[in-house]
Amino acid sequence: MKPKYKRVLLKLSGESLAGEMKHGIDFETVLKICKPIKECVDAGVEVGIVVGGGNFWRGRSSGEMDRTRADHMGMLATTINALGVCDALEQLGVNVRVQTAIAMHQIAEPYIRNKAVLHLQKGRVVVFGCGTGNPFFSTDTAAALRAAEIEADIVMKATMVDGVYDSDPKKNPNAKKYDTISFHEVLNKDLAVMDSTAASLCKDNNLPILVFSIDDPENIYKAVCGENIGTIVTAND
Ligand SMILES: Nc1ncnc2c1ncn2[C@@H]1O[C@H](COP(=O)(O)OP(=O)(O)OP(=O)(O)O)[C@@H](O)[C@H]1O
Ligand SMILES: O=c1ccn([C@@H]2O[C@H](COP(=O)(O)O)[C@@H](O)[C@H]2O)c(=O)[nH]1
Repeated sequence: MKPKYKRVLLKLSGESLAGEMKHGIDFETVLKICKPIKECVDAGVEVGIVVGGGNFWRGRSSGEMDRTRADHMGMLATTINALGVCDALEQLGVNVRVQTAIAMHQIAEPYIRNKAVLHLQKGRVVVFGCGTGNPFFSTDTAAALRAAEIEADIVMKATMVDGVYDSDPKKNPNAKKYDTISFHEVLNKDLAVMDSTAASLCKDNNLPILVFSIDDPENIYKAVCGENIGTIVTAND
């Protein structure tokens, strides 16, 4: 199988890093997820990664807390995950840089777009931590934003569900899966597989999103090769 895309932005669900534990990081699982990422790099694909934080903390589920502070905690959670993914990739022999949207110089590089692009061109994976660096956003939006900035060909959302459904498949066992769908329809039908800010950003910048399951990590390589998995969301109505 040959890669279809030259440069991709992979959004990894935070939850996927927890494996069976459902919380925190299961490093064996992270290694399994990173193996196909190495295959992509070895095949010449430039890979940027945004990692979620749902395995540790989600600002919007923080109840009584001040939302901005809760979101700061969420962004720190994404950075823990970014470091975990970085470590696993390095153990597999991949060159990696972590860049964070909120400066933490002792731990990672600050996010600098041109530097990120240079890393990618040199065959290094760039893992973007801290989401967008702003509260009230999500890592899906960060993925859309970074993808637009680095001029990625596609956002690949590797998540806990195998595509976009006409209603939440966790709540409705009769939900039907789409093979393709437009951002317009995702937004109009309020399909919560990604937040509306992320969907709008991708729509306005003509950036497709492929939503697929991370249950089988090999899906990452299949997705990069343009295999028919998951749901592709495009700007075309
Ligand atoms: N119409 C829909 N189609 C598919 N999934 C949906 C839909 N509506 C809601 N969902 C839910 O969206 C979830 C995936 O999006 P979510 O943003 O929660 O995950 P993520 O971004 O991958 O995770 P994390 O926050 O850990 O990074 C699925 O678990 C699914 O239950
Ligand atoms: O740009 C961003 C990205 C994320 N956050 C906070 O982090 C958590 C975890 O991200 P998920 O996308 O939910 O996995 C999120 O709930 C926010 O609290 C943020 O504030 N800004």
